[in-house]
Amino acid sequence: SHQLICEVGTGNGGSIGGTSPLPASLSKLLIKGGTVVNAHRQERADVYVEDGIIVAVKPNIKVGDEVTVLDATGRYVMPGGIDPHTHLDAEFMGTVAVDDFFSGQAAALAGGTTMHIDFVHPVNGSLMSGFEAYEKKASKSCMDYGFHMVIRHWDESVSKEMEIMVKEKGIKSFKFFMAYKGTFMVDDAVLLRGMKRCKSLGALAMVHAENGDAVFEGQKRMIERGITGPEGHALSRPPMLEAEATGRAIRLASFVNTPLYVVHVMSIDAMEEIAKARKTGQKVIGEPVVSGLVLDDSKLWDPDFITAAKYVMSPPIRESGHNKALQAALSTGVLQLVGTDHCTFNSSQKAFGIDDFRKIPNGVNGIEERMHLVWDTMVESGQISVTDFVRITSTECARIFNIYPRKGAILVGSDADIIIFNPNSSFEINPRSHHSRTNTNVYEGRKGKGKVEVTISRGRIVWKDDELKVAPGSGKYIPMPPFGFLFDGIEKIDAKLVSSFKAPVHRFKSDV
Ligand SMILES: NC(=O)NCCC(=O)O
Ligand SMILES: [Zn+2]
Repeated sequence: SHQLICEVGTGNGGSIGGTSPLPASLSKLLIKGGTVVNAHRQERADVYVEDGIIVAVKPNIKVGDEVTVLDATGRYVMPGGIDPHTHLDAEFMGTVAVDDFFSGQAAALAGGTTMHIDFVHPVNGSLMSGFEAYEKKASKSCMDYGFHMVIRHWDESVSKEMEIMVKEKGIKSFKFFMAYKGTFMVDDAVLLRGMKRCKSLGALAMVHAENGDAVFEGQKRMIERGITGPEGHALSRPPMLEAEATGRAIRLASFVNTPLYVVHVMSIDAMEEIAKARKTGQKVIGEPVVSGLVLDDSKLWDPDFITAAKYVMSPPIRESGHNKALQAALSTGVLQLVGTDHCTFNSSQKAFGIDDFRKIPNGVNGIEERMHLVWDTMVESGQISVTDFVRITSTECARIFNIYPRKGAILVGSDADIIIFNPNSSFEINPRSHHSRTNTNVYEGRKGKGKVEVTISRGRIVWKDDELKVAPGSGKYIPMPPFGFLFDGIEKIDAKLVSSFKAPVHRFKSDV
C-alpha cells in the first residue's frame, strides 16, 4: 500500500558548499545534470528554483549558497504534466466520484501531473453558486488547478454570469453536453447561443459530442433486447453518434466563427470530422483521453460484471483499431493534447447498474497513469519525440488555456512545476499501490518503460523515492485569461465574410 504524508518537506537534498541538514522552509533548489526538455528543444542545463519560480536555466551557483540539490543525471527534466480534463468530487447520476481534490491531486502528483482543469457544474442553475461550491471543494488542493464551467440551460442570467466567470473568476472555457438526455444535455439552440457568448467573451466552447437523443433510443433498443449488462453501454452509443455530434458542433462553431474544443475524442469517426475541419483551417481542438488511446472495449464483454463495469465511460471505449488511429492522429497533429476525463467510482458504486447498464456511473481513472502510459505508448513505440511528449502532455494545454509560459515550460519566470523522468526505469500499474481512492484501475497490470522519479510542484519536492509529501491547501487556483492564440484573426474572418455578401440587393419594385 502507498504512503501519503500530509506535510510539506524539501526532500533529501544535499548542499553545495553549504550546511546540511536543510531546514524545511528552504526555498532554493538546484536540479543538476539532466536534459531539460521543452516543447521545442532539449538542452543539457541545470535548473535553479527560488520561492517556487524558475530563476535560472544553466545557473551559476556560488560556493556557500544553500540549496537542495537533485541529481538528474541520465534523466529528462520536463515541465509537469497538465491534465485538461478531470472530474474530481463530481456527481454523476446522483453518485459522487470517490476522488476529491486532495486524493485526485495526490494521485496526479505521483504520476507527474502538476496541474489539472476540472469541470464546475452550476448549482440550482447558478454559475456563481457552482463556482463557490467548487472553490470550497478545492480548498483541500495540494497542487495547482483551474476550472472549466458546464452550461446546462440558457437564460439571460446564464449569459450575464458567463461574463462574470470570465472577467472576474478566471474561467475561459464552457462545456456543453450534447448527450445525457434529461440531465446534462443541451439542445442546438442552447449550444448556438452558448457558442456566440463564448466568442464575445474570448472563451472556448467545449463539447461532449454524442447525439443524446439517439443514445436514448439506442439504450431503449438494448434493454428491449434483454441486453442489460455493460456491453449494452457500448452497443447503445456507436461511433456514428459520436461523429454526428462532433460534426454538428464543428459546423455550428464554423457558423458562429468561434474556436471549438472537442473533449474525449474516442473514435476514428469523430477524429475524422476534426481532421476534415482542420484541413479547411477551422480552429478545432481535439482531445483524446488516455483510455481511448490505450484500451479497447473487449473488457466490456467480460463475464464478471464488476470487471466489465469499471470500463464504462462515455463516449465508450471503442473496439480495437480506434485506439491505434487516435495515436496516429495525435502523432501527426490532427489531435493536439491528451486528457484523462479522470472520474472515479468504486466497485460498489458501479454495481448500482448491476441489472441495467444505464445506471452504472460513467467514468474511469487516469490522472496518475497519463504521463507513463503516453510515454510508453507514444515515445517508446517511436511514434513521437520527447519534445512532442512535453507538448501533448503539458505545453499545448497551457497555450490553449492561455497560461503559457507560466505553466507548460521550463523557462525563467515560469512556475517551478517540474518532473524528473527516468527513461530507463519502468512502471507497473496496480490498484493496491495507486493513490486514487478507487478500488479498481482500468490499467491494472500494465507495465512499461519510463518512470516519473521526482515531481516538483511550485518548487517543492512532492514526490520522490516513491513517497508523496503533500499538504492539503497548498494548491493554488490558476485563473485563465480570455482570448489567446485561438482567437487571433477571428474578426478578420468575420469582416471578410460580411464583405463577401453580395447583399442586400437594392431592388426596385417593378410593375406587377
Ligand atoms: N466521461 C465519462 O464517462 N464521465 C465523466 C462525465 C463526462 O465527461 O461525460
Ligand atoms: Zn464528457
